Amino acid sequence: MKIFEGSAQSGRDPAGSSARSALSPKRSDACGTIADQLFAWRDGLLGSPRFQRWASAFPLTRPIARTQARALFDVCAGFVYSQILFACVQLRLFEILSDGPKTIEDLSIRLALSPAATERLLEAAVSLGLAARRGKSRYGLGVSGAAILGNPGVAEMVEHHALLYADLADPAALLRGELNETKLSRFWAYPRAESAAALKSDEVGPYSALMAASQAFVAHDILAAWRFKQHRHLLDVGGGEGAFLATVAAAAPHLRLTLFDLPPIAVKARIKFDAVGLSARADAVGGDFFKDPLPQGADVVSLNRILHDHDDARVLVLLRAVRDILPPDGALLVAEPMADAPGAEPVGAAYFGFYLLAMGSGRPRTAEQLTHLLKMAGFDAVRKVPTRRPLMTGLLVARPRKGGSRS
Ligand SMILES: CC(C)=CCC/C(C)=C/CC/C(C)=C/C=C/C(C)=C/C=C/C=C(C)/C=C/C=C(C)/C=C/C=C(C)/C=C/CC(C)(C)O
Ligand SMILES: C[S@@+](CC[C@H](N)C(=O)[O-])C[C@H]1O[C@@H](n2cnc3c(N)ncnc32)[C@H](O)[C@@H]1O
Repeated sequence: MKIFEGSAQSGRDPAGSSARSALSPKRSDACGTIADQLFAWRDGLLGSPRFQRWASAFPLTRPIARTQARALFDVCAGFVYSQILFACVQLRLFEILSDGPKTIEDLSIRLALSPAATERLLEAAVSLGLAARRGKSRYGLGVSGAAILGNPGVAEMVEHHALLYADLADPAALLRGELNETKLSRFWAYPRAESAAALKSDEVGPYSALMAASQAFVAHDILAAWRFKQHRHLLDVGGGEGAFLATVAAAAPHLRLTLFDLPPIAVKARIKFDAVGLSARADAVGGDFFKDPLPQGADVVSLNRILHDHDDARVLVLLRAVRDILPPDGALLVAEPMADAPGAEPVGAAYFGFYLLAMGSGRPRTAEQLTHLLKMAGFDAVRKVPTRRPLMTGLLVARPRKGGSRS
């Protein structure tokens, strides 16, 4: 498997190879001639229409052939499925179904669609598990539709995908770097800003609201994985509008809380801390984490969904700044989707790989790549902590290296 990955990466993937960082651990490109010949033989066989016909007919290979065909069809049709989900979200179908099953006639009125269009949408939604048939003539929520209602940030994510899909309309041009300004790079204003700290509220507000809405995915999983009660003072760097700190505050009532983010976002966080009665033990500081000093005094620092936004050189600047404010017994928590989350490889490599390409900065990293950067920045004892849903949140904990040396 490793050898096959090596052969697929070398020579045939110029964009991927050139984007790979010199700071990252190297993959082995060792690939013997015999292995090459075996893979060439296998690829030729799999690509042969005669073999495909045979494998689809032979009883022992038929289930494999069906599963492969279905998997490939799903990759081909992924955009169509996403747009059906988008229609359900736009038309508020899940909210409408949340108070019980409805007939096509009822739904047609509530969705403001013709009965035929309503039926087409509902049948598609049933096939995707978003809705479910209830008896002969009614429709209710499917398991995935109900899950979306229980994770409010998902609907907002689905709506903002319109920007991503517009940027992906010509993926080869995106890979070649031919698009001057993508929609996602306008939405996420900070990576390309000359002075991030000078960004205005209307430039940061939309992404910040999306992050606040989707923080629930992340916050509860981190809280379930790490015992914050062992610490005195948590600094959340790039903490957005304070949703994560507010969640931790409820679980660790003695913890002092500080948030650091761009000035207009720190203002929103302060308003939130006041609104939820946290102002006595939580404060928010505005600034640029690449240029300004980080607030002192914390014994634990969190970087939630931060590092994957930035290229390696900037990540090192930020990690060194965190290293410099932590006491010797302090801890750094790095929480973000990781490229090698078992069973969720397409989330890292495909979704976030292309999302961040369209955004114009950063890349998803494996736990090993993050560990390498953490060690270069003066951290040690880097440990992967299991989380409930590694699909969205992987967690690494690192300790400052004794003696403060950096490699
Ligand atoms: C009782 C019965 C009938 C059955 C029992 C069987 C059973 C136990 C069923 C399980 C049902 C269940 C609990 C389902 C739960 C489903 C859940 C939790 C689904 C969650 C889905 C989450 C999704 C789809 C998340 C999507 C997230 C996205 C797209 C995130 C994007 C993030 C971005 C773009 C971040 C950007 C930040 C940046 C720029 C990279 O820094
Ligand atoms: C992807 S969001 C994550 C927000 C939050 N941690 C979460 O998980 O919801 C990245 C955050 O980093 C902040 N940020 C980006 N560049 C920054 C900089 N140079 N200085 C301070 N904050 C910055 C953004 O404003 C944003 O709130």
